[in-house]
Amino acid sequence: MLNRLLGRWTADLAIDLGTANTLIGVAGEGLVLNEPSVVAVEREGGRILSGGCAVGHLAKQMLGRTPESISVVRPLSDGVITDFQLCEAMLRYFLQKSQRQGWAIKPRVVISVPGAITPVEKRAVFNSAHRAGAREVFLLSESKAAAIGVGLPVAEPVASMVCDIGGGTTEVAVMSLGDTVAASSVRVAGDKMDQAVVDYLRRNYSLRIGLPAAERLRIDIGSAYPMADELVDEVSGVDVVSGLPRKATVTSEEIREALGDPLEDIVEAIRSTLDRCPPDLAADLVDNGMVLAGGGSLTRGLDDFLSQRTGIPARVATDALSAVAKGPGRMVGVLVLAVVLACLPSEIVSQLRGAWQTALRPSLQLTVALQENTTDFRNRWRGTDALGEQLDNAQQQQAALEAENLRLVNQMHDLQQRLALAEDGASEHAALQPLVVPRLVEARVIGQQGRALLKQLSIVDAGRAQQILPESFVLDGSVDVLDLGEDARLQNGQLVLDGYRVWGKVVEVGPRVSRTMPVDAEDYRDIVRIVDREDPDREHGRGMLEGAGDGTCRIRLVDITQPVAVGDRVYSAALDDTLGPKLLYGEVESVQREPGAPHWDIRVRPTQAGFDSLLRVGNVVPDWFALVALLTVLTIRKPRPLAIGMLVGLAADFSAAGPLGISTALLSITTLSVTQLRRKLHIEHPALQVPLIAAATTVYTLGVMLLASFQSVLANGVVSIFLEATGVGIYTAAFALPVLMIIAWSREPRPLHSLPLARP
Ligand SMILES: Nc1ncnc2c1ncn2[C@@H]1O[C@H](COP(=O)(O)OP(=O)(O)OP(=O)(O)O)[C@@H](O)[C@H]1O
Repeated sequence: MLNRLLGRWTADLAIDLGTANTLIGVAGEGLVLNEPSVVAVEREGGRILSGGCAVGHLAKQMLGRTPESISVVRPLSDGVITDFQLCEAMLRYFLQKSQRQGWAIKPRVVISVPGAITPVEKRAVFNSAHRAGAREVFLLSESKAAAIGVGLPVAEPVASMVCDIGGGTTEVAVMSLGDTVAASSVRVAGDKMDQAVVDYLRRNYSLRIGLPAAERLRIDIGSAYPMADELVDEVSGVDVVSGLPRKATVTSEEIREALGDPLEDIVEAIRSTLDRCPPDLAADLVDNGMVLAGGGSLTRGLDDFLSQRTGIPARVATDALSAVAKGPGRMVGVLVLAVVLACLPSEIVSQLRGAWQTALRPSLQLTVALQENTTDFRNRWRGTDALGEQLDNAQQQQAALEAENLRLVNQMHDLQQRLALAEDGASEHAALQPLVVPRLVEARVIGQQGRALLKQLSIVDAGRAQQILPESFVLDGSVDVLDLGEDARLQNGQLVLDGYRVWGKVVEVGPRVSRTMPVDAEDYRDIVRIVDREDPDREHGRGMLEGAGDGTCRIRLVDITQPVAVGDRVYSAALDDTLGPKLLYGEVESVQREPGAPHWDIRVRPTQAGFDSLLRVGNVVPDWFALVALLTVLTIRKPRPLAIGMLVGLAADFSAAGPLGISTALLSITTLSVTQLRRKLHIEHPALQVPLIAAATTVYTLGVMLLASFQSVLANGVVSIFLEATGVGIYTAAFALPVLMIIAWSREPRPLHSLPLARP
């Protein structure tokens, strides 16, 4: 219902995010964009040229003609994303370009992906599309999209075969009853053919040419099968020996010879797909043939070549280049499923209905559930033995129970934490109190004799000069010993923090000292929350963090339906946002999944110094709301707008918790006071301005320090107040002084006698 309503202001898009070209189709409108998947960027800084518009056709025009400082990049290679940021920027640009006026809401998109990509690569596509501005993202295999796009009767109980030869990958699939029966995906297609032409010319003509020139030559005269009239073309390059530019005349027979290896790889992919196809369906293919799609299929004589080599008649689809984008376009609205449902027996229909209902749910669940359901019903259809089926069901149930168990464990842990904090009000802040790593005095041993003496008499070479007293402790100098213990009310399990970063935890508390364990130690365990790297309010599941003993950690028990991605932040689950600050463990470094495993295998890089984007204090996050308020305050002089500025600043602080919000509010108050004071006291003499500004800055700085301290007490216990308040104070003083100076000097108060008199 919601989607139907949203549909009035939004659109359903089908995207063929290809290695060479990106195509976008809009449901009900057809193809709206067809551009090369290329971006032109500055080598230093990585900014996209032409104000972010050097993408697609514009960038491709620059290919091979750029100076040293500029590079033209393809964010995808072999069908998968190799540069996430550029891919995201490119997708965002294409989505904006293909949106028509009036779409107020982000679109839903179906994206085709190669059949052989890993779950992590799929996740990358999924996340890039989300970040580029898609409301919901569904993934569909390229071969399935191509089969639907070229109009094959995929829903019927006969075999249909498609071979999609793109720029980076070739996808071969045999489909029947709406699903893939056998498929192969190889990373050999147009790009590998271009490379083969480059290699051929280098080998046989000692001529070095670029990939764009090789592509032109291949398209102009390349062929896969002998032609009635062979072609000839000239190509320019650089002589490998002399290094000088020269030309060579090349024939289509030679290009055919050069394309030999990649074409053989494609034949091999088709053969291996046919091998895995049940005999009855393979027999269908002899009659129905296979359809070639994708730009690579436009190679002259490829249909004849593949027919001869595979024994299956091949024909090139009429819209070979746009078939993949049209496929999901036809999927949008789930027309295909409707057709499938109409053709299938009721047992299968009920299976598909389950899959369809799942498909209505957003995100990765679509892909996972559709795969599971279709595999399941295919097995039944073919009469797979009942024992295997029961095993599958049992495994699914086990996975569901494990997930439920983990959820309950997490919930219990959370509740225990809250209970502990609630019971001991006094220790509420102590639990958050960052512990200070002791500054130990280093003791050196001097010479052989001295060493023996020291050992014998337990003497250290430090004394009163280092403020050592008779009661002082002699500690193991390693970092995992703290000079605080029961005397400081430390408890086992308390986190040791460096600011808001988790360094480790207390594992053994003595009367005056404690032992700690760093997060990467093998025995380290904690329940953690994984949070989207860009949207801190989006949680990507919870799991058990364990130290790996090699400087990293891993997280177990996170369900594979959770959209965890590289770069996501990992926080301790011990505290909720409502109870205090987020305590950071680190960043997700890799996400993998063992075949058939119900959980992700996640690697975490523990946080290090320099991770300051997550620190709260002293870190100025540009908060546009507050910035606008601040600019308003700076450009007006009347008391009422200043008071409004103050309120807006406060609201900004509440909404975004940015230090700029507090600053805006306090600056408004201070400016207001200065303006009023100057009016009342007639302070116009320049000599009086200086003490006034100094006083205002001090008041303002103290105010911010007071607020920061208050926030800090609430969030972080008492130890760090001083540090935080000082940091905030320095920052705000530096910020306020020039602003107040500008205000004081640029705006002279109007003398009282010049104010307009009230009319009687
Ligand atoms: N007329 C033609 N003859 C031969 N090859 C062609 C022709 N036109 C385009 N190509 C090739 O088709 C390839 C691009 O095809 P397509 O747009 O289907 O790929 P893609 O979808 O971007 O790649 P992939 O599906 O592998 O990610 C390029 O390698 C290009 O050289």
